[in-house]
Amino acid sequence: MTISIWRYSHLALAVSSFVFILLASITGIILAFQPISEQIQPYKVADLNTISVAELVTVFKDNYPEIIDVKVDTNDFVIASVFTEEGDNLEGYFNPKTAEYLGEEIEVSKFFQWVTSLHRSLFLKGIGRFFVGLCSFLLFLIAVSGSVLILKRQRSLKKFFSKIVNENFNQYWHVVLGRLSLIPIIIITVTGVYLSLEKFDLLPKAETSHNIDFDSLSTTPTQAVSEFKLFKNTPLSQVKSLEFPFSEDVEDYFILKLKDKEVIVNQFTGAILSEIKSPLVDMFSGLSLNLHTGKGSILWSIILAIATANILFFIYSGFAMTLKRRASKLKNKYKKDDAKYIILVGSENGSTLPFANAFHQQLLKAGETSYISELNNYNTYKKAEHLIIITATYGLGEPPTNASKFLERLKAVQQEQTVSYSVVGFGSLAYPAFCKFAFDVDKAMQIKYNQLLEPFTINDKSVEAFSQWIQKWNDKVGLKITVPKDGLVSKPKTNKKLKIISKTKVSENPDDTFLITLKPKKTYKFTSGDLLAVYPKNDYRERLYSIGKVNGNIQLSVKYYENGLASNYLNNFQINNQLKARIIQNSAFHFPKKASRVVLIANGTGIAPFLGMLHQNRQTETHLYLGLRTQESNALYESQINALLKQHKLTKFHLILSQEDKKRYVQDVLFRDAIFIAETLNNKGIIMICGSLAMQNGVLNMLESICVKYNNKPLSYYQNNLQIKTDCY
Ligand SMILES: Cc1cc2nc3c(=O)[nH]c(=O)nc-3n(C[C@H](O)[C@H](O)[C@H](O)COP(=O)(O)O)c2cc1C
Repeated sequence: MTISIWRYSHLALAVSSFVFILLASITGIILAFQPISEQIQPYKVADLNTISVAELVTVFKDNYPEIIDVKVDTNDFVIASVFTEEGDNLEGYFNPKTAEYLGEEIEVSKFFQWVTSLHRSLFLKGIGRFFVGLCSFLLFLIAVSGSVLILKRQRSLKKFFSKIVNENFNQYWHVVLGRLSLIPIIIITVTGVYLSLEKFDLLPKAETSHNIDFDSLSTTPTQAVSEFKLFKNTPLSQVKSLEFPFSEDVEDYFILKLKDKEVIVNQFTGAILSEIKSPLVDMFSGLSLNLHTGKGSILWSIILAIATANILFFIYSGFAMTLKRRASKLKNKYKKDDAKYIILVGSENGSTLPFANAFHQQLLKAGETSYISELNNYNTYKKAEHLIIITATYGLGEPPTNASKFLERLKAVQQEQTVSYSVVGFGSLAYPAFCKFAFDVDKAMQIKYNQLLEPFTINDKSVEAFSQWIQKWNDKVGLKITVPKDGLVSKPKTNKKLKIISKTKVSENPDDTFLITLKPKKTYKFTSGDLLAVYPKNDYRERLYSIGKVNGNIQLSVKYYENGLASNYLNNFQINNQLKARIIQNSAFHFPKKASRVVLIANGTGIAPFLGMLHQNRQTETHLYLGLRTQESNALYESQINALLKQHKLTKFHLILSQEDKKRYVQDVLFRDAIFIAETLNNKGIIMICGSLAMQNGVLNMLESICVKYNNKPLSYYQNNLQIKTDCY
């Protein structure tokens, strides 16, 4: 079953019952405070586990000539009805140890009575009760369908409670709070349904009546009540009520109601005259009432109040997400067969649609014929020249729901004319399969159509990256499309405060590169290979730097450009200044926890994450190939690298200089060490590449030929095994 069926069910249930659920939740939160208000009264004076029925009866008999009954309520307050020596009837709370009268029984306030009535029946009596019961059941189904959605999102039962990436406030908290309140909500709803069934007499009735042999009743051997075995062995915590004999006639007896049974006891001998187990239905009724209302436990009442308040948040965040998904409707001016540009979108939660739509609108504005649709609607387009596929990735590299059939349709539907295509992947580096579906689409498209541009990836809805892609695309097709930022931009989430603790001078390095070290103000969770996002103008313009974690600090290597927005921004900081930025987890580019050997390949500033990884390295055999321009370029890193070699955190270092004597590039040295590289991959070692895209391409080509020549396998074999990790720009 697809995720959308569950999502539509979840939504349909929520829409159909939301008014009732809203009312029931608000009143439920208020009612959770009723048991709390009772529990804080000072009538619980002793631990009922430590007092026996015999002790209670003895002390009451010593103090009062006549006792009608004694009850223990859900708050563990002892309530009794007695007559005093003066003939006055005393009813209310008593101290079970001393039989001292403590006060009158609390009456539920008019306000709570009113709210209870609204909660139970909406003041509509039977019909209201029916609707409330039905909504309780619907809420149960909403909780179940919600759990299935979380399961689908997390991919397995084992991961049900594992970490959620916080990409969007409503979505994140909907899932996180949903998981936390799942069990209380299931309990609230199941007990709510049970109580409704009970009110409508729909539960099986267990008829119970005692069968006492009155003829054989005897007053001997007489025992003092304090010596009755049952009374001595039963603590008050087990008792619901004890009715005293009406008179001293042997046919009158004690009726002791316990949590699980009712016992008739001879008032003279203590003999058990009859015993009936409480029917399960009654036990469940009591349990349901306590669990549903929180009676008797302040902690459970608070949990119920919080879980019910969460329901209000689910209503809000659920509708907000739905509105967002639906906000960006795809509208067309031209028919599919009349357009030159076809934009196909894959989106699960709707955030990719505004990007695709903005691009579509700008094409129309530029006088071009453009058609936009979902990937699943892929079809023939008679006049199409360019297909633009803009798609998110979900799960472990899977398509969003509206793109799930695309790859199948692509096989079946063939464009008759020649078309070119470009793929833009929207994804998040926080997931290991970054933009994987976009790459899969590109691969499948390559077989049939002409690739105009390499697949372009966009992390975390970066408007800046999208603009860069449009620029590249413009250059290829000869257009001048620009996309207005408003509507696409959300405020940068610069939630990490960092203090600049050291910075080298640009002028001291022949390549205008500087090292900057930032100390986190608090203990933030990050590691080498993660990304630091800085916002030089505090707007949509975002620059990402690969982080090296060195002694708990962030070390970046930055190339300075005279007109470079971010490099100027970082270079202008003084020691002790504070920088606000964002840390993006980049789990696909972390140093392997376990590997037979690691080969790190970098050029220029791409060394930064590797320096951090080497500092963090415990005992993995690690080889570093670093491409720089001149020997002097290495002065920036030399002392750290020497220290790492000395500490055996780095096994071997290869410095490759492109501007000196042999003028070599990294791939040239990889060619020299081909057997070593092939062996590394063959033995399940890992190769990590960081630096310029040009270097990456050169290195990947070299690796491809090494793999084929020495290992008889294509590079893709090792890429699929996740043995090649790249982070290039
Ligand atoms: C449950 C979930 C799973 C995701 N899985 C991946 C993934 O495997 N790879 C990836 O690059 N992005 C992944 N993402 C990130 C989305 O692709 C990214 O946020 C995208 O911009 C969402 O676009 P949409 O709102 O149009 O669906 C995932 C997001 C969520 C919420």
